[in-house]
Amino acid sequence: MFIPSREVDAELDEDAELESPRDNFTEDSGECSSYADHPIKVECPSFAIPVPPGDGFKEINAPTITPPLNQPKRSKKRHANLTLDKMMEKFLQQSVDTEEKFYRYEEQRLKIEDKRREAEHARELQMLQMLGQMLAGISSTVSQRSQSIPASPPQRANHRSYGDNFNYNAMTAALSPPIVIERSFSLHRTHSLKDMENIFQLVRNVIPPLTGKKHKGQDGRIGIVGGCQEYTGAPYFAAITALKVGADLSHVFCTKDAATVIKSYSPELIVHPVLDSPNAVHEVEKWLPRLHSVVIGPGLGRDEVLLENAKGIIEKSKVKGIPIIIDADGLWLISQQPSLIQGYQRAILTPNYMEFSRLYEAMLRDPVDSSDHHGCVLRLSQAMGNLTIVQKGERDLISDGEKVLVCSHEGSSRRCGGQGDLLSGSLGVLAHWAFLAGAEKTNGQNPFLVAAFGACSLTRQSNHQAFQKFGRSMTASDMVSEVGTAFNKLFET
Ligand SMILES: NC(=O)C1=CN([C@@H]2O[C@H](COP(=O)(O)OP(=O)(O)OC[C@H]3O[C@@H](n4cnc5c(N)ncnc54)[C@H](OP(=O)(O)O)[C@@H]3O)[C@@H](O)[C@H]2O)[C@@H](O)CC1
Ligand SMILES: Nc1ncnc2c1ncn2[C@@H]1O[C@H](COP(=O)(O)OP(=O)(O)OP(=O)(O)O)[C@@H](O)[C@H]1O
Repeated sequence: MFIPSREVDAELDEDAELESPRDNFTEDSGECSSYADHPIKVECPSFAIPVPPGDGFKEINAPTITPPLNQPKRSKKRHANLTLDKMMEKFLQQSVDTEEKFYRYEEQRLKIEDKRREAEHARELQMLQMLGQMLAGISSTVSQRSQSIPASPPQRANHRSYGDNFNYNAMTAALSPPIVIERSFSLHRTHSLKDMENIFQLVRNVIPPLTGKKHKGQDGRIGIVGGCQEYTGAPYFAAITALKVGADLSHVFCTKDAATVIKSYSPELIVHPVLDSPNAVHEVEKWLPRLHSVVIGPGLGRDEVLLENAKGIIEKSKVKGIPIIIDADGLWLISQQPSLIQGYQRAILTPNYMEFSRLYEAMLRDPVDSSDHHGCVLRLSQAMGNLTIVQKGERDLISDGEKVLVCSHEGSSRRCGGQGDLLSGSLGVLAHWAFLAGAEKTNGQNPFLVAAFGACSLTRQSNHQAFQKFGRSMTASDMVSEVGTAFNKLFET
């Protein structure tokens, strides 16, 4: 698929590290980035190149001939011409020789350079194969362990655990292999179209194929926790978007009075009126083994009881190792109690600017530095224990505390409410797919970063398409109608 450069913009900030052109070549999916990334090195040959006739004439070492004194003028002139011709000829010959020498030298240099590149490429391939074998070995060890080891809560504060390529619903998070992938992203400060296309390709890699062999539910069962008397639209937007992206089933866990309203928007949604019931956590927990990811917060509101129930659901989901997306009022809860999610690397937080500022101040005890957005998102992710943060805005900044990925895919200038709900719903699905696919399919990159980039691009593309049709009257529902075609345009080509 060809995506015009003005439409897509992605970069990874390597935390002030300057990468050499060699890094670019070796780490970025084995492909060279743009020519502009590789300045041409000018090397001089070790011998002198003669200067053309004129200034450098004397340096040619031509024989000096003294003409006899009594010769007629005419013949003297002819003789002088003859000498000059010979000297010219000699000079030209020398020139040709030197030029040939120069090209021979250059040819040799290029051959050596080619060999060096080939060797480097071969090394890379070998390393990739080894990595593939390691991952295959790990997942087979894990499946063997799953039959014998009982479940226990996750302990992985210092480990990257997104590389698990297995059915995490059938197992607990504790069984995940502690895969440590350093410098997982290798895209560059200066980013070429190829880099951007690479990220889109990684998103495509994690999308499960549509086949006749699957049963309902296999492509995703997503839970949305939110929806109260005031806010019924937000959980609906998130849940319906999850379905439109490709999840098979979408559950909404909301308050009793929101349930009928949400249900009436769409017969496709499964709605549980449990969130304000006395045993809300237990009611949701019953469903957790059947859910692939949960989105906590759209339309949750700030009622103390509901926030307390959301807290209980987060804790239960963590124990089961389920990817958790936290948005809207879920982020309010986290800014009050960051330890609730801190260090759980299967969580993705999706703050808008306001929510980001609240979280940042709660965690870093400093106001956001508006001159360093990249640094802020990186620091917040680190402070939260390297979970994935998506700071939404004119450009979405995505970080796992190691890298910052920027999505500035073209959207529109229309900022109606509900767009963030589309993002969190789509992220619910993509996070599940990317996590299931594992680091193998994401080329060793953090699957949650890849999922977040996919969801941001998709939301912005849906916004763009809807705005083309409706302009200022565009609403979140119009965006929902565009999700399918936007998805096809970005990922199904
Ligand atoms: N149809 C529905 O049911 C919908 C329901 N929704 C649900 O509503 C609930 C509350 O969500 P929320 O975003 O309004 O609450 P919160 O974060 O307290 O913001 C409060 C104030 O912060 C500011 N502000 C906000 N964004 C900003 C920004 N980017 N940059 C700068 N400032 C920004 C702004 O302040 P103001 O401009 O008014 O001064 C705003 O008024 C939540 O559950 C959500 O899911 C929505 O999903 C929409 C569709
Ligand atoms: N200025 C902007 N230009 C382009 N896209 C934007 C801009 N601001 C936000 N977006 C996009 O809109 C989507 C939602 O972001 P937004 O900041 O509206 O979230 P939110 O406030 O949480 O939404 P909600 O109304 O659902 O609560 C994101 O995908 C983001 O990329």
